[in-house]
Amino acid sequence: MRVGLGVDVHAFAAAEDGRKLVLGGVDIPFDRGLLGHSDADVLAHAVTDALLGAAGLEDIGHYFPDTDARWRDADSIGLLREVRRIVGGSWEVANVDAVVMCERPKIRDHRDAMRKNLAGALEVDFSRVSVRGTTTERLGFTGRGEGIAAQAVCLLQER
Ligand SMILES: Nc1ccn([C@@H]2O[C@H](COP(=O)(O)O)[C@@H](O)[C@H]2O)c(=O)n1
Ligand SMILES: C[C@@]1(CO)OP(=O)(O)OP(=O)(O)OC[C@H]1O
Repeated sequence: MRVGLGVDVHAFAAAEDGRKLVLGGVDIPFDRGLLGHSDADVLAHAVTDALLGAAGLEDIGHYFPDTDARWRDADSIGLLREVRRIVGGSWEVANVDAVVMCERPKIRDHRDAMRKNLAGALEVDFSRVSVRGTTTERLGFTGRGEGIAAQAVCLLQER
């Protein structure tokens, strides 16, 4: 068995930038999206780095550099699916647990849709993926509504 940890942070764009807010592959109705070269799906990125860490591979920026136009506005669930392929079939995802930190939006309204998207990319049953939201009690950059942070752990077991 091997465990990996992924952490990611993205800043909110200005409302007039018209960026969509995408978390765990879910388009969330919200007044602002996150800044990024890709779709800035901070949750998918944390899960991707947790999977890569568990597998002892390079990080997300190695496989999908933000200097490469191919990844502009990329669907990060698609990138996670690609990383699952890179990790290979000798490793099975035992479980993933992820936390999204923001005051708003409420994650619990969307968590099952996020779990479904993440589990699909990871080729595991929905029950193996957990997602939760928490505020930081208005403290720090997440508390001020400047951005969203996500952390994830991934456990891999040999088939
Ligand atoms: N972005 C968020 C923040 C919180 N939640 C839900 O609210 C509960 C209480 O959060 P606290 O930070 O006040 O402890 C939390 O357990 C979540 O159920 C959320 O969904 N999305
Ligand atoms: C997937 C990538 C591709 O540019 O997305 P970004 O939106 O740049 O997000 P970040 O989490 O800063 O780095 C990961 C990148 O590899």
